[in-house]
Amino acid sequence: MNISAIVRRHRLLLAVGTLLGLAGTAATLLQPLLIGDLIEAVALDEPVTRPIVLIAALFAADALLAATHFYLIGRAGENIVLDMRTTLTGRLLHSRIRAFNRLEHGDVFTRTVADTAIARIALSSSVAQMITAGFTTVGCIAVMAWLDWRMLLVTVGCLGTASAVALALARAVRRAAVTNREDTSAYGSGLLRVLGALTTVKASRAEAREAERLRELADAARGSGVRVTRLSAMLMPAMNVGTQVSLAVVIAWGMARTATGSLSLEDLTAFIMYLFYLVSPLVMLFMALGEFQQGRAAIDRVRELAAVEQEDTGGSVPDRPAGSAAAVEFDDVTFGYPGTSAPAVAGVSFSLPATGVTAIVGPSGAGKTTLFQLIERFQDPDRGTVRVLGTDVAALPLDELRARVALVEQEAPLMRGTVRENLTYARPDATAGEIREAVEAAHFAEVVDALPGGLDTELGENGIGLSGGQRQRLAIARALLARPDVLLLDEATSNLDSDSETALRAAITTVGTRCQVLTIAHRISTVVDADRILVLEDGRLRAAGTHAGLMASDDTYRRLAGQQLAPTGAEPKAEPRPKAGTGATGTGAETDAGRRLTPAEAAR
Ligand SMILES: Nc1ncnc2c1ncn2[C@@H]1O[C@H](COP(=O)(O)OP(=O)(O)OP(=O)(O)O)[C@@H](O)[C@H]1O
Repeated sequence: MNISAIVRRHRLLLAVGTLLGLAGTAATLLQPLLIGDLIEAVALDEPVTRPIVLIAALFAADALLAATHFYLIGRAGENIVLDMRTTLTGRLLHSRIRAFNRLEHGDVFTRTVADTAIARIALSSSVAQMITAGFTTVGCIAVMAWLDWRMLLVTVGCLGTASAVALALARAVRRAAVTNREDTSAYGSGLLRVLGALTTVKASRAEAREAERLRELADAARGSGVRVTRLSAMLMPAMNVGTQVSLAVVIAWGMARTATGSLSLEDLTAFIMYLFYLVSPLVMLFMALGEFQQGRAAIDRVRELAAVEQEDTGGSVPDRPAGSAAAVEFDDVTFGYPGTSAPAVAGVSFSLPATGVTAIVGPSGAGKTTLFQLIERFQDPDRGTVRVLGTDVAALPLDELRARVALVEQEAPLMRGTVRENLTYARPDATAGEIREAVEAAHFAEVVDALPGGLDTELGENGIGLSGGQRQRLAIARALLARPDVLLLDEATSNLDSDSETALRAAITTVGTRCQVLTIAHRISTVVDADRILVLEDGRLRAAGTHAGLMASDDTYRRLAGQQLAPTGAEPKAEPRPKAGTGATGTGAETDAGRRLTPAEAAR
């Protein structure tokens, strides 16, 4: 992210705000001189109306300029933070899945929300403050030198020492503040981790353990926060001591000189007023410097997050290929996750027609999900080509690819909102007729009709209020509304009740007449019904065919089919790993791990 380009975009507001601040400072600097004139006029018994009117006008101008300066700089800061957050969210939403998955969500949240706010202060008010406070400091020193350079030397000596101490403190504040940001971020990440798995935490009776871990993280943040406060608390007194010492010296020495007549009373009064004026901009200068340093650390963190690897959205929209093109085609595809030795998918080739149901089966870790990742281009193959409707997915713009390929995940995440809002998420403009048609095709209509508010029923976070099977059918209906050419379905592994299972099976069959349904099958019913079955093992396509054909020819398939048909009432094992020793030559339909296929199933 180009932060300086963002700041440049708002340079007009920043420049006008800073100029007004400088004008306000000039008005402040003139006040003691005019008050000196007033004292002189009173002493000489001259008319005082002019100096009083001038002083009043200067006060009013000062107030107006300060308020406008504050407003304009604040507004520029908000504009800058908006630009930073918009750029960041855009980059996060377009990040590559594999890069995003490496990020800690709590940290992403802290960088996007809190660090951008700190960067805003550094880029707007701190810079403006440094300019105006620097100007005031230089202005004060110039006028004081003009009034009495010897007393200025005393003042600079005392305040200079105090400033050196304050500068060292400001540096220490910055270091402590950076640690505090990291500690706060760690607490945020810890909290999100626990809240994201609250059910598991409760089921594992880990509440007390997690509470203690979070308390430790919060305590670390408290510790570094207290350190920031302790150091900041010493900043002001350090300057105060410097001011008090220089004030005492200036008053004592100044009064002695007024008595001898070598210094006028009005010059001494003006000098003392400038001395007071000098302290607050000096403190402001150090504070602004500290904030700017903190902001720089925050900007670095924001920049780091913005550098997250982006999806390559390139490619040109090709003409829709002729209907004869395969819906999905893998041509000798090999892919391995970075940092792993064995490829997750190795030399896989297959071709699927425009319609029908294809089931992918295989033991856990066989590479089933990876096939989906390659089709959706969440990952790019190391070798070989993946084609959708005849076009290499690498050449398709991502938007076009994902319009053609719909994905229904195993957990089928739903958003808080109504059933209708969830259904039309990918097609907000869908008509009532289209919604009804999709709902019926997904065999979800009877569920909607039974809901108290129908399509307008509110669902909780993650679609609470619907069963796992109902959630998946809703997600299928949602995918259908986008009229995909390919539907990728990661079947729910949860133990669906028989009604839900029958409905899901019917939905898959219906959808298979409209497009190609590629389903990671966790239940034998889908496999039995599928037009074709791909058997994966260790990333390789081991066999392909129909249920009956594979039952006759493939040992692994026979073993998987046998294991997946658990005895009635038992939890079906969704993705069993082959047992040591049984390997590819398992005992198949006769396995003792599950019941035998029914004759009807086996015959299909
Ligand atoms: N993000 C990842 N980083 C590294 N390795 C991964 C990653 N995701 C999967 N793998 C590895 O790739 C291989 C294939 O995984 P994949 O998830 O495709 O298998 P699967 O057949 O879908 O398994 P399951 O049915 O258990 O979900 C496995 O060995 C797995 O450990």
